[in-house]
Amino acid sequence: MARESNLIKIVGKSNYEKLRSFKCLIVGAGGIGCELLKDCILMEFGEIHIVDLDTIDLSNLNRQFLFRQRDIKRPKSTVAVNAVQYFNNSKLVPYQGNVMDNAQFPLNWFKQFDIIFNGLDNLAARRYVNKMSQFLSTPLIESGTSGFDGYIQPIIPGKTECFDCTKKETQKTFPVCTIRSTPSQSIHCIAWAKNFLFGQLFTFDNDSENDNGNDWGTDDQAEIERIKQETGELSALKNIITAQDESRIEQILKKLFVDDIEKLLQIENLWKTRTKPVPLSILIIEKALHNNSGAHLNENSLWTIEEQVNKFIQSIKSLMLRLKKEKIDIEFHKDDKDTLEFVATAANIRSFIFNIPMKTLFDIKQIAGNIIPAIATTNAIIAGLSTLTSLRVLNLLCYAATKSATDLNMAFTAKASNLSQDRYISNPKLAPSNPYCPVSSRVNRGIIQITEMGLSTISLYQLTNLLREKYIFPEEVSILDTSDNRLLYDFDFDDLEGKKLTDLSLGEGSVLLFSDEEGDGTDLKFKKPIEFYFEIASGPLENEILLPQIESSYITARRSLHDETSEQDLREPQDKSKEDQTIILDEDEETAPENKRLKRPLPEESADEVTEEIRKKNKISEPPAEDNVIELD
Ligand SMILES: Nc1ncnc2c1ncn2[C@@H]1O[C@H](COP(=O)(O)OP(=O)(O)OP(=O)(O)O)[C@@H](O)[C@H]1O
Ligand SMILES: [Zn+2]
Repeated sequence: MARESNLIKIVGKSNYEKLRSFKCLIVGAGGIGCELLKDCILMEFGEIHIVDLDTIDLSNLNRQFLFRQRDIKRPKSTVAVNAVQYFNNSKLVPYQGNVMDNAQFPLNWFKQFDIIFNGLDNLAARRYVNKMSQFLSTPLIESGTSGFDGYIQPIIPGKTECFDCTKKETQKTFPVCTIRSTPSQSIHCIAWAKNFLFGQLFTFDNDSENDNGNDWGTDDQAEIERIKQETGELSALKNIITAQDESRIEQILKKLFVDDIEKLLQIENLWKTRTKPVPLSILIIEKALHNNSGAHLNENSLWTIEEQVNKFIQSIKSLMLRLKKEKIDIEFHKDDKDTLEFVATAANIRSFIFNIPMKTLFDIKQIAGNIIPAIATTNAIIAGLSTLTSLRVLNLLCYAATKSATDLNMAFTAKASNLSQDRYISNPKLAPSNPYCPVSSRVNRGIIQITEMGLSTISLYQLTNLLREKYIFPEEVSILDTSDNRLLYDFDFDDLEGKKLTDLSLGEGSVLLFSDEEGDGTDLKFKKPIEFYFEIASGPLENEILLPQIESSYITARRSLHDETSEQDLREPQDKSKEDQTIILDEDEETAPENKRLKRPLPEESADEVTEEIRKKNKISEPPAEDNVIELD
């Protein structure tokens, strides 16, 4: 077969045999996953297993090329495998299920694979697979795309950065004060127009949810009072809308874009370090009110401020009419021309006032609709890079032997990397593991073998003592069940001590974090925490439990026990703005990282700072975060 002889030319006869004996796992059979499956087949891996929890949607068909109209509602993994049969020379095994379901996919199941490819679209699953790869020291090739951008990151456990070594952008929320008083980016104005103004004017039940909480993102009382007052004032505008009183549209414009801005300007504190907004000129408003041309404007060109105001007026008129006719709430939808034009022009007029560049209707549609189009070509490129890189990860290229894991390369689109502005892909060397990463560095790992009998006879107290003795931990320890961040035991919480492990719902797939709570006086030296995976033993065990051999080591924290700041940084590297979040732009929330629970005072440098150092050394920038709204797929 031509494919075979070509592969032999690339990797050599004996490495080709190895390739034929390797088993790979593809997680996700979506945009990247379909490409990965095709590529792994062309590479002739011996076995290819593919997992996806989902069924096929109409919207998948434009890029998930293994699926057809007739496949809609059928499981992605099995359809993908059926679709490739005619050019397949590997053993293919599809699974429909959530890769995080440890009943269907226990650690033992992951053990069979020589390499794992991620084709996922969410952080929780990526983190989980990353952890499994760390538990088993199985290489993982992580990847993602967003529009024309994408990245691949080979992860060699114990040697290179893991998925959790760097901070991931998940910001989807902004403080109320930024949205309502001090916008500085166009996204803030879009959020104001879409999430606040639109709801206030065109829905009936609009007790502003944002005003009910007390988390304003500011302590300035004058600012808070003004925000509350403004919400109240909007109900007067709502009356104009419901009365369908076109003659008073001028009032709406003056209130939103002149009077409210003048009131904000009176809160002097706000403008000490910021550029002051400039209320919209009355002249512009009046001109727009008298110019009812309704000219067609191109959604890809940037409209003048006069055109924005004019379109704003037209969209209010249409929406007024609809509200009167339909008598039900109007919902924002990116494909609903009136609602989109209202939001886009309101956002742009506000941007103009706050000296922020305006955007085209098309751009605002993408942002307000939270869409970055998934592009088949990007997925194909990224999956291609993943599979090609796997040859080096598995050390199958004689002419490019991998002597050390940090010889390997990651790849980013040029936009995501500052290495080069004039080429599409940059491929810097992998960085070593971040020494402060709670997943790859600041924890030891092992597998506890236990029998069913052991689970029902061993108490938490006995387990704690066994662990303490075996790994020579001090008196004060804590045990957390990391699957749900449940504290099972610590020095001032021993209520569960007497319970048997089954009573605590521990069993196959449970992951426990065992930590030293004591520290060594002023040095703050701690036993490195150990993360244990529970595996049901296949045969009988002496004492019903077998603890793994783990070389015990210490970690040192250089900060005072009372200073929790840096600990916070490392445990929750996600999103500082969550502290004062209030406006939700996208409810498709990512779950919090699992590694929240290290009760350890942390070192001087936070994970981010260290990573930043490593990145600087390697001249790598963070992968792109488009307007902070959209995740990489
Ligand atoms: N925990 C998980 N276990 C198994 N498969 C998962 C898990 N999380 C996500 N996936 C799968 O990963 C794939 C990601 O593919 P992709 O980014 O193309 O998303 P999609 O859902 O197909 O497309 P879109 O989100 O654009 O509609 C999806 O098919 C999704 O079902
Ligand atoms: Zn890490």
